[in-house]
Amino acid sequence: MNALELQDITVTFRSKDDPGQRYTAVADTTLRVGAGEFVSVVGPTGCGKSTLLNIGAGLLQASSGQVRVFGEPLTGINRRAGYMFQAEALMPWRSALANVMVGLQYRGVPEADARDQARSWLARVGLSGFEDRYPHQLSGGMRKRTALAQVLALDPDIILMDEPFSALDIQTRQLMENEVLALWAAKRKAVLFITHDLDEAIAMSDRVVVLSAGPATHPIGEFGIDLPRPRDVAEVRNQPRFVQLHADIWAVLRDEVLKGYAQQLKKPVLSSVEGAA
Ligand SMILES: Nc1ncnc2c1ncn2[C@@H]1O[C@H](COP(=O)(O)OP(=O)(O)OP(=O)(O)O)[C@@H](O)[C@H]1O
Repeated sequence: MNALELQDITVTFRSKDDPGQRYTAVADTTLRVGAGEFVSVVGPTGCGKSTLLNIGAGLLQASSGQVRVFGEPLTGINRRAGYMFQAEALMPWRSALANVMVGLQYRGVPEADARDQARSWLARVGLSGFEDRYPHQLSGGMRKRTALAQVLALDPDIILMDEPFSALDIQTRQLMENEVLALWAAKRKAVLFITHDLDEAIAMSDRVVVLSAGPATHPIGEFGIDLPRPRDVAEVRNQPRFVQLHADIWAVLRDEVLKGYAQQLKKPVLSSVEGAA
């Protein structure tokens, strides 16, 4: 069973000021994430990775194509998914505990229960004792842990992650990646993970999908990652099979990365954009 299925998705943005000016970011893309599967999407900068994630989240409507969530057509927001974005999503005026509680309260969980669950999720991401700290009193890694607890507390069936650790230093990043893998192994949710870091994609995933450079981005390669689990993201990089997979995927990705840079320079600037056409 597919947890998330994006079928024949095309996304065209148009300018508000000049509706004739259009940019097709994604074209005819089909992408599936099985229940319990960890899938990463890699591609050159600006190719359309976040656009695809936003489609899966129901935050953006495709110009054409279909999204299915556990077999059902998606209309509106994907309520079976939790999201973790690159940008900080914590509320600065709420403590770590209150930040983790907020989604639960919104769902109608009674205050005392929400507090207990939030406390236990903070403990699971290594933040016992930091419940009362405000985001500005936490390190970047701790804020990411809090955001992770916030997502996991809602127990989503699908987790959508858009370069969640790209702002972290390499050691903290690897710690967080290992923590995500351990939590994922325990619960086996479907994960769609967006990254431009091929090492991270291989180390974490069951499958890596490579996107072409834009415009009209589409998948150009798909690689099953047959490295044994559990994995330590730092150590797995030394395995010969990792090195082989990296070489195979990079052979497909390299030209797209170069095209992606060239495209970024040429692309028309759509200053005020209405959204998908
Ligand atoms: N609302 C929008 N209006 C106009 N163009 C957009 C909009 N959102 C995205 N784009 C364009 O669509 C393309 C894909 O953007 P997207 O953010 O999905 O790429 P990405 O692969 O996630 O980028 P990065 O690697 O830099 O995070 C880009 O060229 C971007 O400029």
